[in-house]
Amino acid sequence: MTNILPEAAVDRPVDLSRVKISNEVAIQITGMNKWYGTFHVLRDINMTVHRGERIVICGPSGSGKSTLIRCINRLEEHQSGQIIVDGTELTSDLKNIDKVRSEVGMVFQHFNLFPHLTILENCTLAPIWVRKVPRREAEETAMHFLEKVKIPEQAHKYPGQLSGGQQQRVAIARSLCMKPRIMLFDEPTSALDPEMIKEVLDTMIQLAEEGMTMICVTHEMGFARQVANRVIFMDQGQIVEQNEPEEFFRNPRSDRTKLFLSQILGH
Ligand SMILES: Nc1ncnc2c1ncn2[C@@H]1O[C@H](COP(=O)(O)OP(=O)(O)OP(=O)(O)O)[C@@H](O)[C@H]1O
Repeated sequence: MTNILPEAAVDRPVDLSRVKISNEVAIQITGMNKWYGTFHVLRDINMTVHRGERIVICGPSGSGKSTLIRCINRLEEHQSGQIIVDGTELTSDLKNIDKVRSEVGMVFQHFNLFPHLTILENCTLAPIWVRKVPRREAEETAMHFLEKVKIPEQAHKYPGQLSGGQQQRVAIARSLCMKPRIMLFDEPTSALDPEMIKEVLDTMIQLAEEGMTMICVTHEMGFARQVANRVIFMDQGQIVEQNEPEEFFRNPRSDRTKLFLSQILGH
């Protein structure tokens, strides 16, 4: 579901001056196509993401944004072309899937926390069972990241006792507990009440300031302006154009991008 908001509620100075975008390639996608049955949902996608980049993907509902990022951590399978994540090619035999999944964290629109587990247990589950981290160490790491997202006092509560914004911050902390090198965000604020959007964006900004490689599907254009180093516009399964935010918003090249921006920014 698309929930389009005109501008993000980012209300603090964003300091990305220390973040260097390296020459190292984090994700390389070449000539990638995907079909759902006979529906050609992603068409000849070519995309290179360098370490430290903060990419925002925007575009109309149904343009394939979620499908694209779900292909990057292999929640969806592509049918042709190549996806290389951190030097590992994603193949249909799922040979390297655990390695890729542990390097790529994902935060969804709906937080997908386990309702019957406490916040701390949600955060330690995968490190203990997938990574075989000793419980005490996993709990220390979880507390570290719960402090980072500013809710350590909620550790022993259940998801249902937290606000939507708090639950989404737990989802981010839970991903970070797996020590990912890349974070994917799929409309992380679009299920939230407006007053909670800011706290989640603030957590994402903090990650960006620390140099995390990020791909964010979002309609938060204020976030895109202030945090992204590149904005990608998709329509009908294709990357239509991409540019630095200032140029992207000031001088969109294609008519489809102009129309999209005029609709969401109202000018
Ligand atoms: N599992 C599926 N099976 C068949 N079609 C699907 C499936 N998932 C998505 N689609 C279709 O693929 C297209 C792209 O969907 P996708 O969710 O990637 O778009 P999106 O750009 O993220 O949209 P939104 O902004 O509304 O979330 C849509 O037409 C959608 O209906």
